[in-house]
Amino acid sequence: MSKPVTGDFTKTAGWMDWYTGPSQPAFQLPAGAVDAHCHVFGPGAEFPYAPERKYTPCDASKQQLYALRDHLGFARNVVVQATCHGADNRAMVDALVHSGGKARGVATVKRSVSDAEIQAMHDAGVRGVRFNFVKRLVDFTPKDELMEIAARISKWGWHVVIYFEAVDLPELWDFFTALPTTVVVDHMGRPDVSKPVDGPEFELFLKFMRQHPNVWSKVSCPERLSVTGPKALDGERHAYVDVIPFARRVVEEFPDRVLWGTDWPHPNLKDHMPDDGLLVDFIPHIATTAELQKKLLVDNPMRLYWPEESKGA
Ligand SMILES: O=C(O)/C=C(\CC(=O)C(=O)O)C(=O)O
Repeated sequence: MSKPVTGDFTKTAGWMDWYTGPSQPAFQLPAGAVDAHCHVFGPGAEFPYAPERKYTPCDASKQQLYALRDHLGFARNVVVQATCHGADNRAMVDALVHSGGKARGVATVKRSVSDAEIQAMHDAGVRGVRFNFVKRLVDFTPKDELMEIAARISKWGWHVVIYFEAVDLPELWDFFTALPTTVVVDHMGRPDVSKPVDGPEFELFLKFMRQHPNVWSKVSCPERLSVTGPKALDGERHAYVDVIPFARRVVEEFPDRVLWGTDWPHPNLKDHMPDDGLLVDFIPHIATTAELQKKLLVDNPMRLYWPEESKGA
């Protein structure tokens, strides 16, 4: 892959660029696998970063994303609007439009978005909006505004992606459970994996999924959640062992409501940048049979993002 470029903007101090030269995964992805959580950044010279952003990344272009897709063996991508672009979805939409139908997207919108703008994004391949509650990433948006957006986008059959920290789930519960759409949780609601997998905090998350069949989860980002490692670097094919029991629990209890993604280009990692090939090798540790792997990587994302192609899977 080509090297990351900084472009016109000055990166946040300590910013870690994505890993160049990812290894070939040992795990062979099933045919038609979807990387259901990844981002593009800029390039800033073409698609400037938002004035209200909380971080300034290196550029990560659509060409680089699609080169990674091909290298790892994925067939498709779901490109999620990154907060460094605010509610300006042009970079994400441009990536969809130039994917040859192999990418769908999740946008960030404000209350002021028009029906014509929603329709144009739909035509480009957007199928959801993201509500971010991680305080270091975004300023607070009132819940009545978000609920109004959810009601509007539901008319296009879109879903809502939510990103929050585990400690905030009790406070957000009533809002989340009132959402009228399919709801997809990013990274299992960011559990503290140093706590027990059968402890009250993760049990609340499982209860959230159990009681609400419209709630799905991405079992992604072990590199963000892990405390013990080992890191997916230097050929390590058994990385992030402390995250495995959490992700495996979700995959096994809710096999038809889980998604997986690389999270490339891995915004805001502070400790290390994973080798994305080794990250793919994490998958068989959490989805341990061919049947679970196919649901996680093919059937579920196809049902949510390409329902017109999904044969009742
Ligand atoms: O990429 C992710 O999923 C996680 C992020 C970044 C993010 O959400 C964003 O910029 O939109 C994080 O924890 O910093």
